[in-house]
Amino acid sequence: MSSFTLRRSLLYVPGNMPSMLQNIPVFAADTVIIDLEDAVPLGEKDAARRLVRRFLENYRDRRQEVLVRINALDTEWGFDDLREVLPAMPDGIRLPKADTPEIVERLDTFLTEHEEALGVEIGRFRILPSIESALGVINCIDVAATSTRILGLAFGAEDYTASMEIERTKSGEELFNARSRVVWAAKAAGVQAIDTIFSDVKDMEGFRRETELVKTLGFTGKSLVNPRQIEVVHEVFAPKPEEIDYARQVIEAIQRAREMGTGVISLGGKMVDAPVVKRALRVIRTAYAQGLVDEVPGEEVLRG
Ligand SMILES: CC(=O)SCCNC(=O)CCNC(=O)[C@H](O)C(C)(C)COP(=O)(O)OP(=O)(O)OC[C@H]1O[C@@H](n2cnc3c(N)ncnc32)[C@H](O)[C@@H]1OP(=O)(O)O
Ligand SMILES: O=C([O-])CC(=O)C(=O)O
Ligand SMILES: [Mg+2]
Repeated sequence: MSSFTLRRSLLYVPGNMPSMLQNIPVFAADTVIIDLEDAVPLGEKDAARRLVRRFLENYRDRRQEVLVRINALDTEWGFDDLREVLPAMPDGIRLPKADTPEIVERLDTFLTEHEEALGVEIGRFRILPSIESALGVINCIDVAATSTRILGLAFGAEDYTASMEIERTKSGEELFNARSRVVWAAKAAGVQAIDTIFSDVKDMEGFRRETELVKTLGFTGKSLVNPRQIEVVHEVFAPKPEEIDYARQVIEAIQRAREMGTGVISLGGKMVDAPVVKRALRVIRTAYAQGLVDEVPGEEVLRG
């Protein structure tokens, strides 16, 4: 089962905007992604990375996880971004255009060298690769398994639709197969699945619908462009009281069944067996991580 470090909301903050950076400590996002890539105009790349380094140095006592989205490694800025920001100790790097496992391996090697030079634990800097092209979608299963630093796979629909030469719609039919593959790759590798941004920051209903949709597909978090979107994501990813209640009933029912010497029992006319118990346990663990329940049953409920 994948890790329960909460990453429901991952808010992008442009790395060239001091007024936006200074508000980071007040945002309730689980993760902040300071952007040096597409939010920063070409002429400001050098100034932005210096600004981000200064910001990180002054924000050592952090309220949330902080990642830096560097420029792609095949651009003239990617490695300079890393050299500048790593000494200021971000929690990790969001790697755009992670189209092949080789690109992620290059980053992994570079991070190891810097950890040795900085005298910090190997593996300290995590990686969140962005799957945002046709090639990336094809390779995402291998990308997810590249490095133990990988904390999840993030889907990027803006670049993905550009690479597919299609338009992005609000209903998102054109994204369904790519999203599915990204989620499969993430689940198979036991890492988190993070959905893409929703750019119409005024359309809160559309945003909520999209978040509900991706939750049903298996995503556990979403990249965001506006602080208003944080609360909606947290609401959607919170298990509902009735789901928690039902999950508890399932666990009680299976414990009764085990006492009776069977692995299957009926609850309200529906069969409860091992996969139902697994799902119930996930609901309770998610609720626990979000402070909605006080205790989690142990692994033994999964054993017959
Ligand atoms: C496809 C991609 O790669 S997406 C990733 C890269 N893009 C980004 O990082 C963009 C981040 N988001 C933004 O810049 C903005 O939210 C926009 C352009 C999308 C919308 O801008 P606006 O309509 O002006 O936003 P809005 O009116 O909600 O802003 C309200 C306040 O929140 C601030 N704010 C808005 N978005 C952010 C953000 N992402 N981070 C920090 N502060 C923000 C604004 O500065 C403003 O502050 P103020 O009241 O002190 O002036
Ligand atoms: O991470 C995201 O969703 C934003 C992005 O780069 C994209 O969609 O191309
Ligand atoms: Mg992109």
